[in-house]
Amino acid sequence: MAGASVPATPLLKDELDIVIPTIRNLDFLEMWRPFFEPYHLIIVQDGDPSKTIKVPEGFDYELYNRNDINRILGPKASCISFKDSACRCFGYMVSKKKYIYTIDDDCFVAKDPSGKDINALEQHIQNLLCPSTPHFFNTLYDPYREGADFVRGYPFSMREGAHTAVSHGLWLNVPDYDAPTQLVKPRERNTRYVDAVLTIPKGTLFPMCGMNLAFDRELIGPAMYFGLMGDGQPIGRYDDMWAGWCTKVICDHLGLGVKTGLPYIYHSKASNPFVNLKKEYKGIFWQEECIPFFQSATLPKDCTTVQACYIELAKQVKEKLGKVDEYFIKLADAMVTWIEAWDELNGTPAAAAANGSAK
Ligand SMILES: O=c1ccn([C@@H]2O[C@H](COP(=O)(O)OP(=O)(O)O[C@H]3O[C@@H](CO)[C@H](O)[C@H]3O)[C@@H](O)[C@H]2O)c(=O)[nH]1
Ligand SMILES: [Mn+2]
Repeated sequence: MAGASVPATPLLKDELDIVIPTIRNLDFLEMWRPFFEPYHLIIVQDGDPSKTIKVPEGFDYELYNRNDINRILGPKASCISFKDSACRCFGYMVSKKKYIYTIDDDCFVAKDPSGKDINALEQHIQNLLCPSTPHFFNTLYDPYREGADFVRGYPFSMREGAHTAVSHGLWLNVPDYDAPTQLVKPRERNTRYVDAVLTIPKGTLFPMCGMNLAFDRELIGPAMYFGLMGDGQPIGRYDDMWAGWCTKVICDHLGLGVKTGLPYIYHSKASNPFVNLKKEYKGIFWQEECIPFFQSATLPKDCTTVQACYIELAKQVKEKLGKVDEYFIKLADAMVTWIEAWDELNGTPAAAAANGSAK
């Protein structure tokens, strides 16, 4: 493909929102301007709401701070984390677009091996608009990519593939390591550019990082709850992981695809490993219980919507993980609150009917 260029009419310009959680500043947008300026931004300002976050000139955006979240959600705001990047999921809820791209404010434009700037958003859009192959692995990776195809032995009956719900991008420079690994390898940097997009096979979980992530909000949005993290919670930095495990179980159940690989961004900032260890500490033990739970989770056939799947999953979290720690009982309740808030804001018919306002 010729070098990444800014497409004449940016793909999905009016169908995609860019969600950015920030507790710092948005100077990084200058580097993304050629790729991001045509799109609408949803900025979720974490931390002190009295602080003014300056948005660089020329961007079309809406900004929400904690006061806005409390005003809009009322008591249901309790499900949105404070002082953790998990707050970004509020942006998914208030968006009205079909697609979401979320990126951290310390992620910059990376260069591909030829030295060209990578338009990460364009690659994510391509990933989302092309089918996935979760039901049969293609050994030449993405068969829908220019210059590739399905290999011999790939069943023709399966070549239509599945709708892609999630596109999980990666990072050059500072990799998304957990605190113990960061402590042991403080200077390790990822310099390996792997030119591949893979579909994560059905039945396989993965560690979803929220730093460089895109998804089809209409297909899987309600499952992208980033949990109860940060202030007042016993755990942090498992926001995206929790969302990824719930999302993958629901995608597998609904026959949707999840891709990982290209595009890369350049992650510039390593957060403090000692602070991270405190946030992650309980998660390091709890994930040994959570993974078998998600691996064995099954959803009834009559769960045909993301909301129904998610409510069922919340029930199972309460029943099975509530025994591990009471945090999971709180989390299961917050998962239900999230769906109620999502349906209230997005006028999902069930909510409309519930309020007697169905026409
Ligand atoms: O209290 C907070 C802390 C941070 N943010 C915003 O969230 C993202 C990520 O912050 P940061 O770059 O400091 O975090 P990392 O350790 O590099 O990455 C973790 O964050 C998640 C991925 O997004 C995941 O847990 C880890 O990969 C920045 O935009 C901060 O401004 C916040 O809103 N509130
Ligand atoms: Mn970071």
